[in-house]
Formats: sequence, structure tokens, C-alpha cells
Amino acid sequence: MEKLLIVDDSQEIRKQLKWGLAKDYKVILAESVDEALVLFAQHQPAVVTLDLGLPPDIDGATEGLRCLEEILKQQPATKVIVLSGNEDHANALAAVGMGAYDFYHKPINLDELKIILSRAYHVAGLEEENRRLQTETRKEEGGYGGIFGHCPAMQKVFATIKKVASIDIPVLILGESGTGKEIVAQAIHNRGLRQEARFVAINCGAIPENLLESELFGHEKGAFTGAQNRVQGKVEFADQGTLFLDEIGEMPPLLQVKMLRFLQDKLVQRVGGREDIPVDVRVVAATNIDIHDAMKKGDFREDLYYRLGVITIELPPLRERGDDIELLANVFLRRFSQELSIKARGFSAASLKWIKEYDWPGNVRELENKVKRAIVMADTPIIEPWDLGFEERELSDLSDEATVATEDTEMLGGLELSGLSLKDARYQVDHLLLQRALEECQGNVQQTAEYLSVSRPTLYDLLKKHGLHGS
Ligand SMILES: Nc1ncnc2c1ncn2[C@@H]1O[C@H](COP(=O)(O)OP(=O)(O)OP(=O)(O)O)[C@@H](O)[C@H]1O
Repeated sequence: MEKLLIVDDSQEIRKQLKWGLAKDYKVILAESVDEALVLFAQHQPAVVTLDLGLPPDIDGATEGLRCLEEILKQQPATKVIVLSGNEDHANALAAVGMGAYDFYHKPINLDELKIILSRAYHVAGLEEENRRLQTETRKEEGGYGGIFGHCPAMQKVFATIKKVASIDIPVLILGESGTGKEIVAQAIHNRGLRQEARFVAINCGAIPENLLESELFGHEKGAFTGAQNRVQGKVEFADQGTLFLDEIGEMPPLLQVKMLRFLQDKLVQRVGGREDIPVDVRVVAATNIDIHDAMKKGDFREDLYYRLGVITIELPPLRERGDDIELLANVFLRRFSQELSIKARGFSAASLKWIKEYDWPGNVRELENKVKRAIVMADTPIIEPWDLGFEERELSDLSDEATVATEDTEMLGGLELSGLSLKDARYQVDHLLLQRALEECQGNVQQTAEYLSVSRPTLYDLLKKHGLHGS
């Protein structure tokens, strides 16, 4: 049963209301502001009826308005219904101005008051539900540190991040290119003990072997031609923070040995230097190659693997994430439409079919790029498959809908449509139809619009797009 706080200094009214409302509500009675505020804090009722003339100011409204103010300060969503005398209309209005939900003039008619009360509870309930949904959406909006995923494999990833973040052990992240290895590494850092210090990423596969050592460990002045100054390496730069070694599977054998030594001793020696510099970093590594295969072939050292992969996190490819693909597509749609200030409302059914069925070799990064491109390319707020930039080869397999469209249109004017993308084919057909309708109606715009069953402004837009003119 809902709780209702009744604040009234008149014993008679308190009695009348309790008698009349106790069947529907759990009635709590207060006769002064202080008592009301204590009971309000204790019970947190969604609705309060409040007499404005409370002691010591029973003929004025100062105490009633103070009570209203305090209640709304404690809980702004409370629906306060002010009960006042007929002559006190101005104060009742002032109360509404301060945030009261409604007012009701005494003498009280219980049936009327019951209607007002039930409406107040209804509104309070709706608002509460709305707040709950908004909080949920906001949580969803943030994903897990910006990483979205509902599928069991991603839930397992989140659970592991949670467990390992605050423990200083190495983590190895495995997953195809674009599956989110770097954002997972960043999430581990952001939730860990070193979050105040730096997160330093280095892509071991993108730097030529001869430069990688100095990138990682730094060099002394004169260490090699062109080394004009002493330079700190990424490992040293990450001191106290997290070092993210991306594409560790690509690390050349010699550097694997040096990295292993660093992991064991926590000391770095700059290229051309003799000094051992102590560095305290958390290491998170990632690779998109089959690391077990690389070990079998002798390309990756087993001892380094065991140092780095105390904990491993496997990121599933996008094609194995089920409904997450649609979730991610919508996340990117909202994100980029906001960032680029372009209105994009959603995906057409055909687009969603494509999004779900496509193989996604480039994983989340590819999906992200395709959605971004689509928002820029789309002519309407609804994204169509061709906006997503699927290849013609892929589009030729498109749904029956597209094939039918092409067959129908081929009958229209012997247009050569084969080999055209759906978008181009539609353009050609529109062009032909516009030309014919104009001819048929001798260029009369009004008649042409009627002939094609479009409005005049739409026809003008179409003519402009196709470089055609009425007479
Ligand atoms: N689950 C996810 N939710 C939201 N965005 C994601 C998710 N996974 C990846 N992304 C986004 O996809 C892009 C690629 O992610 P990231 O760079 O972390 O992948 P990666 O596996 O490290 O790629 P690579 O192997 O090429 O280094 C980034 O823009 C990232 O924000």
C-alpha cells in the first residue's frame, strides 16, 4: 500500500482524512512542521497533503511554505498537495510556484480529494519509472568504460577486467584486429591502482626492428647516428603507470629477450647506456596472431608468453557476438550522429539484415567506420545498405526486395541496369520516370506532380536533383 503523509494542525481534519483514506493508503499523520519533516525523512512518501496554516502561524502560510520547501529539498520528486482555505488562494498559488504539485480548497470533499490523490500517485509512479529508465539508459550509454556488449563472451571479458584491474599482474589480450584489445587494456588501467599515472601504448608491429629497441628502452646521446640527445623510452615514460604492448606477437626475437629481462628485473638500460634504471610499470600486452602457433613455430618465446599471459583475456570476433552487432551499430549511430551533427534516426530493415549477416573481417573497427560513413553518405535519416558502403558484389546478393526492384525497373524503359549499384539503378529509374511524366504532362509541374503522386515541393526537389525543368 502506498504511504501518504497528511500534515494538518486540525485534529478534526486529520481524523476525517485518516478515516476516509486509510482503506486506500498507509496514512501517516503530522500536526507540525517539525513532526512532518521527521516522519517524511523516515517514511519517504511519494505524496503529501499539506495544510499551509501550521503552528505557530496558523493564520498565515509561513510554516506551511517552509514545510513545503524542506520536503522538496529532501526529495524534489514528492507530490505535495496543498490544502488551504478559500480565502487563501494567493498562498496556494505561491506554493504551486514553489513546486507543490496541486492545491485543494477546504472544506474537503473526500471523493474529489481521492481523485487528486490517485492522479498524484499515478504521476509520481510514471516519473519514477522514467527516472529508472533514464538511469539504465545512461548506464547502457557508457557501456563498460565505453566497451559495449551483452553476449556471454563479452560479459566474461567484463568480469575478468573487474577481477584483474586492481591486482598488479600482467594481462595478455588475444583477439582479431579491431576487436577492442586497446580499449580493454585502457579499461584495465582506468579501473586499476595506477589510474592516476600514464597509460602508454606502443605498437610493436608498426615500428621497424632497428628503431623499436630505442622506442621501448630509450637511448643515450650519440648511441647511434642521429641520436643527438638522450631520449627516454616508452617503458620508462610509463613509470608508475601501465605499458600497453600492442602486437606483441610481432616483436623480433632479440627484443623478446630484452623484454623478458625487463619483466624479470624491472630495470631498463637505454641503448648506448650502461646505467640500470628501475622502472615500475604494469604490463598489458595484446596480439591478434595465434600466439600458440607462433610458439610452436619458434617465433615467440614461451618464457615470455608465460610472463605476459599470467591472465589472458580473449576477445571474440564481432561475427560471434550475436545481437551485440546491432547494439554496437546503434551505439555508433547515436555517437557519430551527435558528433557530426547529422540527423540519423536508425537503420532500415534491409540494413539491419546486412549488418547481422555480414562477416565483419575488420570487426568492431570496421563496423564503426561503416556506420560513420553511412551517416555522412545517407540521403535520409534512415540508413540504407548502400550508405553502409557494402561492395556491389555483396549488394548483388541483397534481399529479394532489391532484386524485385531491379526486375521491375528493367521492364520500365529497357534501361541497362545490370552491374549498377542499387542506389545508381534507382537514380536511373527515377530519372526516366521524371522525364516521361514531364513529357506526358507537357512540362506542367502541377500535373506532373499529380501524375507521379508526389507533392509539388517534392517534385521540385526531384527535378533539381536530376537537372530537369518543368515549363
Ligand atoms: N565493445 C566495444 N564497444 C564499443 N566500441 C568498441 C568495442 N570494441 C571495439 N570498439 C571500438 O573499435 C575500435 C577498435 O578498437 P581497438 O583499437 O581497441 O581494437 P584492437 O583490437 O586494439 O585493434 P588492433 O588489433 O587493430 O590494434 C575502437 O574505435 C574502439 O573504440
